[in-house]
Amino acid sequence: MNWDDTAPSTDAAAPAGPDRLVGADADGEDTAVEAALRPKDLQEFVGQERVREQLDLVLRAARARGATADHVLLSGAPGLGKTTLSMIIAAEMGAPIRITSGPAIQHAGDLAAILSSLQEGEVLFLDEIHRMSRPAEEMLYMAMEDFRVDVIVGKGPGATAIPLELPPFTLVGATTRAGLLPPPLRDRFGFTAHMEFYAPEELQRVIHRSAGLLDVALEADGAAEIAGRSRGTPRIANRLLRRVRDYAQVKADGVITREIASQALGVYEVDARGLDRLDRAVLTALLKLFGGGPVGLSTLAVAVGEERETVEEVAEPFLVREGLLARTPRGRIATPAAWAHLGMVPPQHQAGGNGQQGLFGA
Ligand SMILES: Nc1ncnc2c1ncn2[C@@H]1O[C@H](COP(=O)(O)OP(=O)(O)OP(=O)(O)O)[C@@H](O)[C@H]1O
Repeated sequence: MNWDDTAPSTDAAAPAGPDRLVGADADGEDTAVEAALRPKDLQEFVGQERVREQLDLVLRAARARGATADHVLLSGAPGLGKTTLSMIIAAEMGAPIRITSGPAIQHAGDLAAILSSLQEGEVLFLDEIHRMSRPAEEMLYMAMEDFRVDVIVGKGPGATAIPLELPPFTLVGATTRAGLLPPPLRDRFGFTAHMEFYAPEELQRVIHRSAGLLDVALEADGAAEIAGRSRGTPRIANRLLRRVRDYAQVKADGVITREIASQALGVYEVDARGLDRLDRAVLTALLKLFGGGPVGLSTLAVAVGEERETVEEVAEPFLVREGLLARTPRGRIATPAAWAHLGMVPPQHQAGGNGQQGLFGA
């Protein structure tokens, strides 16, 4: 059985949804603080060992040849460090960086204007590259390969293509959905890196580093507590750290211990595994009202009083990733881990009755 056949491709595809402390997209406060927390070079960048090692080789080799680095494609969920890494690439190459995004480039002319104003060796960071318009994408093919674009002047039969030479540049494309990129675009990147979710130990290092920069007193156990609730994502880890810091200042002596972190995140309704109120509402309805499923998505959404899309795209991806919920052709079902997480015991007859025994064992 394909358990995930009704799934959208990644969490990353999710709409922003309700404002959530554990949402992976940047909010206003993140945007303001993140600049100060970004690692400045590959040494400071925590985790992603394989990506770092490979990228280090690519950049060193280019530097040794005195050449511009190959184009780089970074894929992975929001908040894992793609923007940070693009800035590091520019810094390591001693090059300036220009930042834009796919949705901002609707016409080929928009892209031509950016490309033609690049300096030699400049890094162009193109976030959400999968959301660029088709004509712009086609212009990018030639720009990446030949450092040249054809600017079309006029319309209809009288239109002429004026070739425009570009200085060599490095394109760093970022996408949450590498599978959506057309192969001709993907093939034009010399180096492709997939960023994984971070292990709790790595997040602890991110949190310690950020605490140092923010001048927050943090005990090792406190960092571990925050890391365990950060859903594998540095952006969320940094955000939870800031909320726990507030609590520690107001309710205690400012020092973040395990107990303080746990109390603070309890106030914000982020549980020990990083689930928030919405996630738990979905799981609770699935277990209490539908005996663990299977239940259709629309029914589940009505039961929690949310839109179908909110349940499917905001809550479910993390629950699936955590192995708490499975999507099957017959509907959503809770896994044994979901019962355990909410401290409930599955009703005996459900195990055979809804097929969970066959799927999950006794
Ligand atoms: N490996 C890391 N080490 C330390 N901090 C990190 C790391 N990765 C990300 N961060 C921090 O997490 C925050 C989010 O990172 P960043 O903006 O680079 O993510 P992103 O993948 O580009 O997200 P989006 O796709 O939403 O733009 C930043 O504050 C950054 O400093």
